[in-house]
Amino acid sequence: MRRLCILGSTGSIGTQALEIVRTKKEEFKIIALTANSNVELLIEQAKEFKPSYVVIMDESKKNYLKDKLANLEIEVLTGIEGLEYVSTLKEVDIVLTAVVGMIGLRPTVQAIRSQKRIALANKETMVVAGEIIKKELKEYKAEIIPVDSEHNAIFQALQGNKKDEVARIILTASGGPFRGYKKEDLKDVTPEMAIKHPRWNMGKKISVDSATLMNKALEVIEAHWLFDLDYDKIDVIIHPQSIVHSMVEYIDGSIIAQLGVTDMKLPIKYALEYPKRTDNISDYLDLKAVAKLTFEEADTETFECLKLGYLAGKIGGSMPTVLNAANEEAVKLFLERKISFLEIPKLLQSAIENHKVEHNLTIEKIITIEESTKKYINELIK
Ligand SMILES: NC(=O)C1=CN([C@@H]2O[C@H](COP(=O)(O)OP(=O)(O)OC[C@H]3O[C@@H](n4cnc5c(N)ncnc54)[C@H](OP(=O)(O)O)[C@@H]3O)[C@@H](O)[C@H]2O)C=CC1
Ligand SMILES: CC(=O)[C@@H](O)[C@H](O)COP(=O)(O)O
Ligand SMILES: [Mn+2]
Repeated sequence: MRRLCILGSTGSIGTQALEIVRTKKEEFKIIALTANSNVELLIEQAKEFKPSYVVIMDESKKNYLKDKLANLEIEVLTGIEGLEYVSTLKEVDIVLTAVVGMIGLRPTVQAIRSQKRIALANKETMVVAGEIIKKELKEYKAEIIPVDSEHNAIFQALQGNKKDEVARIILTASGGPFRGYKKEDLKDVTPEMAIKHPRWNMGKKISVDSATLMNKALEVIEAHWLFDLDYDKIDVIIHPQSIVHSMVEYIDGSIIAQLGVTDMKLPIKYALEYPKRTDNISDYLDLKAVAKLTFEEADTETFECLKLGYLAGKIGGSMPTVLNAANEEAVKLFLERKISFLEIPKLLQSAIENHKVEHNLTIEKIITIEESTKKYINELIK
């Protein structure tokens, strides 16, 4: 029996993880569930899965949540301290980090220090604090199994092979809803258009990131830290079908890829069950129906975020934190219709240019840089 804490159980990844648990009751037990403000769904999940703890970030909903769960033995917590607390519980084996944004940083670090397995969906944490996370993993002998579909694919393609025989990894990108568009076509695109991903059904923030190619930029930095590879060994290729989830090229010229249907339950389940494989609960891939797998170069002149990702990653230190924080704020402003789609890369570029890189980061320093970057972005749009 594997005992789970799901950070962000009400989101796209969180609800899919619970679908897995629902069909594999003999294999998993839910210990803790968390949400930001979707209290109704959290109540429903708590009634079904009977965790020992629930966390609602929004303090104002605590009493309502407590009332609704009064006849169940469930402790109700709030805030970032609540997230940290449930990530360290001795009765938890695996923490699935499925919150969106760098709010996942502190609970992830706490989970590592408590030697949990981290099933990592929350890529922003790896982007802003990759170096610290790597050190902590080593010191506390904890492990990360990637959930992000590309990194999960690479993790699988690395199994049984030697790391020093890897020539490069190739991250696939769908190209998002605006693949083929030029800058002129992007001038008036709306949030509704941007969140309509052609292949995956995901939360709003990551969907906008896919549309700008910032998702791939974050994934390049995530891969750098997860697989300990220089940026010149991390390539991106556009693959509109999203069937090849990513590839590893070895020094002998062999490429090992992982393929599958576009269903996040596959990588989530793999990360929760690793190293075991159990029966599929999704569709099987019908290659005859897919018929064609195509690949093309990414258009980084139009979608500049991808270039900014490599730039920030190579500069290192605090620069990926700045890029990520600026992006979180810019995406929020775009979804609120306060800026246009094309302003997103401009704001990120400006945040990078304005920042003096710092090294020897701490968690506190990263959070301070996040706050000052978000403030800077808001001053720019005044
Ligand atoms: N969706 C996908 O297919 C994939 C997602 N990922 C990554 O997984 C993570 C989650 O993505 P996704 O599931 O799409 O996101 P969603 O927006 O669907 O869900 C986010 C979850 O986090 C909670 N949350 C949001 N903000 C906060 C906050 N400030 N404090 C605490 N909890 C918060 C939400 O609660 P509430 O519901 O109450 O708002 C919800 O439970 C992201 O980092 C994303 O990049 C990676 C690969 C694929
Ligand atoms: C499912 C997943 O892992 C997402 O990160 C997905 O890859 C996004 O699609 P893009 O390839 O369009 O960024
Ligand atoms: Mn991905």
